[in-house]
Amino acid sequence: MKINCPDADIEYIEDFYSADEAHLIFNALTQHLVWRHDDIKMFGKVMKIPRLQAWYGDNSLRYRYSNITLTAEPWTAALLAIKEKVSGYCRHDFNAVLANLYRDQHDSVGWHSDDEPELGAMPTIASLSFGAEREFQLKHIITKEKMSISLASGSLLIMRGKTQHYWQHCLPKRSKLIKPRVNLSFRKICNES
Ligand SMILES: O=C(O)CCC(=O)C(=O)O
Ligand SMILES: [Fe+2]
Repeated sequence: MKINCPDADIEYIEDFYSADEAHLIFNALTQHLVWRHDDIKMFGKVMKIPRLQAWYGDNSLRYRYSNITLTAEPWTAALLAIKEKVSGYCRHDFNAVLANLYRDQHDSVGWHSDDEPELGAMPTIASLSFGAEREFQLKHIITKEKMSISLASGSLLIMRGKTQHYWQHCLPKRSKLIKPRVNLSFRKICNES
């Protein structure tokens, strides 16, 4: 379904994968991806990113994110199969995926837009969720309007068009216990750097 959100093009498919499929994929991804725990520099201080990450894609694509550069690991069979299903639905080609593992309620991602130059002007970002349900928040950068979507296991969230121009998003920390969640966001990197 389309999310009714001004200056944005957001679609949410709750049951892109069945609960059983999502459970199997969650186990495969947590066990087999090459998870890394990088540092970021924030306000002059070096800190651990509050989640684990992995970066996969076509021939060693590099991706700059905050002050770190990730070099893509070669596609696994599981990720390629997911990419094909997502590409087919979105009618869009992706050449890389950023994986996030939120170990519990303390892990998060802060407010940002997926607006790195290598994503191009109007990127299509296809974001899948596996494992625990987490709240995804959106904030309009001019009007400050807020939206939130609870991302179910097996769901697909697609952000297109001008969404990244006008909206930031985040996945906040929570106080109550939350089990692990894996997020895959498929992207198309335009200019190799
Ligand atoms: O985990 C999510 O749903 C969001 C992740 C995200 O926004 C990102 O990696 O850019
Ligand atoms: Fe993002």
